[in-house]
Amino acid sequence: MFSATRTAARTAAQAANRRNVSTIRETLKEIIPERQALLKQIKSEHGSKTLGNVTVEQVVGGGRGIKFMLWDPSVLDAEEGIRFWGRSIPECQRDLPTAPGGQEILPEAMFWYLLTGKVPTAEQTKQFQEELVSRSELPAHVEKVLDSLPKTLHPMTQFVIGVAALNHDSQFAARYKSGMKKAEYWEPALEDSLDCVAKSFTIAARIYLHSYKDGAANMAPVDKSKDLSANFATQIGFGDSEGFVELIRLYNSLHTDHEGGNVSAHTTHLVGSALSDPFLSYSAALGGLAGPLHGLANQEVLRFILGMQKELGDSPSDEQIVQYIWKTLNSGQVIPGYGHAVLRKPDPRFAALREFGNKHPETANDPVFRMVDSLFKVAPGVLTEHGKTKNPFPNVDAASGSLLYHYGLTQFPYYTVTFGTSRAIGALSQYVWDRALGLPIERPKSLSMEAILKLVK
Ligand SMILES: CC(=O)SCCNC(=O)CCNC(=O)[C@H](O)C(C)(C)COP(=O)(O)OP(=O)(O)OC[C@H]1O[C@@H](n2cnc3c(N)ncnc32)[C@H](O)[C@@H]1OP(=O)(O)O
Ligand SMILES: O=C([O-])CC(=O)C(=O)O
Repeated sequence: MFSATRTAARTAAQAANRRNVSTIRETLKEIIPERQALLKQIKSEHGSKTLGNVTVEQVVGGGRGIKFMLWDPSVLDAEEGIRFWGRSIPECQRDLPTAPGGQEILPEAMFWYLLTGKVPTAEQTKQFQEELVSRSELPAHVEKVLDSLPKTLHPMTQFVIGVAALNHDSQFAARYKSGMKKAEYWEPALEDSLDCVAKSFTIAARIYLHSYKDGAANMAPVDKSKDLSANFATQIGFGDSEGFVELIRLYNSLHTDHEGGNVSAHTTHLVGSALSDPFLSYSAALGGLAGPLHGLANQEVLRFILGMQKELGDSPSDEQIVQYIWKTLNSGQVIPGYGHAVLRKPDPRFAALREFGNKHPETANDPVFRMVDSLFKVAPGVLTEHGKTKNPFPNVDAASGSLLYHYGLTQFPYYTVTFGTSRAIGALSQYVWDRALGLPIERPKSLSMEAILKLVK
């Protein structure tokens, strides 16, 4: 299976060459020396300059605000939100290719863009999509492992296991073992990263069928003429819904990257710095994404909204929602989908998903989606009055689940898996650059309380 996947990928790349379209490898090969030179210049000209002091509060407060990591594909501004290689979300929506006849960014185009910093042409997007789809079949041992897991095992745990098991065929690990030179690291890192992203979509589909349907034995084969999102939608049984396919494209483009400090991206970077291959690095990241303060919040949002709907009905008044929020806060729980470690304004990813919901007539009037909107109207005021959170506004998780729910993907413990297919795209783009730039093993200094006291006295 492994060599079949490689052959298919090679065939797709050869077809691209015949069409005279530069492949992702050729494009990166051109860009990497420029970026290596820029890093060398930054180190030699500015290496001894400081980027800020570190306070004791930051050390015991989750490293908030410490400028600590090199991360190129995206940078987060607390007020404005995320920019991908300098482009805001609306600018990406304006500039990046969509599927033929579609309106939403293709995740494949976003992947190319995050890897290279350059907007792919429609032809480059098409051949990159073909290459990724040709890599999306799973090795037999991974199918076997996934199908043998208890159906009741949380979908994210299944995802961690499935992605880790891909490491069996890692080109990076095999080449490292046979003495690969450091300058070559990025090439198998890219190969594995492309495989990891493509196969993550298939693992995700398989987990859905295993956990919620009759199993994956009759899973639809990959259609090489379609994109990853359309294939995923078909495999889980929603391929006929144009709205759902477009939502999956948007969802997978928006959740890709949120600079380097978030738990899942940072984990990929940290584990990768030990030269663990992309599969092991991203599998570790999925464990972090599965935490309720991070990616799992989108499952928690749906649980919260449905609980509210059950208690208050489909059209509660603002006052009823306010009381419901206070009840939650007073019982010591967080309002899922609200607050953020860095952002201090509503998340532009939330805005993009809300816009999607409002522009499609079928979702615009959905009671669960309307509930998300009603919550958005009053929750920031209540959280401000509550006075604890530094950011009373919604994050991306506040809206995403309600849209999946509308289209019939109602098994909300599964929602973080769709987040995970997307985050692989961003986190592994930087993984490739980490190897291309030859970044060292990550090893910041830790301090005991006694050591802190000694330093501050
Ligand atoms: C894709 C993503 O990962 S986006 C984030 C998804 N997570 C969620 O939506 C879960 C709900 N939100 C939260 O728990 C937090 O806002 C986090 C984890 C996102 C950020 O945490 P922090 O940076 O520590 O937030 P902040 O500094 O504002 O926290 C201060 C206090 O406000 C509380 N707080 C923060 N957000 C909320 C919230 N949504 N509801 C209630 N209380 C909150 C914190 O728990 C903390 O209380 P404590 O002092 O008793 O520990
Ligand atoms: O940036 C963060 O800490 C959390 C977040 O929104 C993400 O990872 O998408």
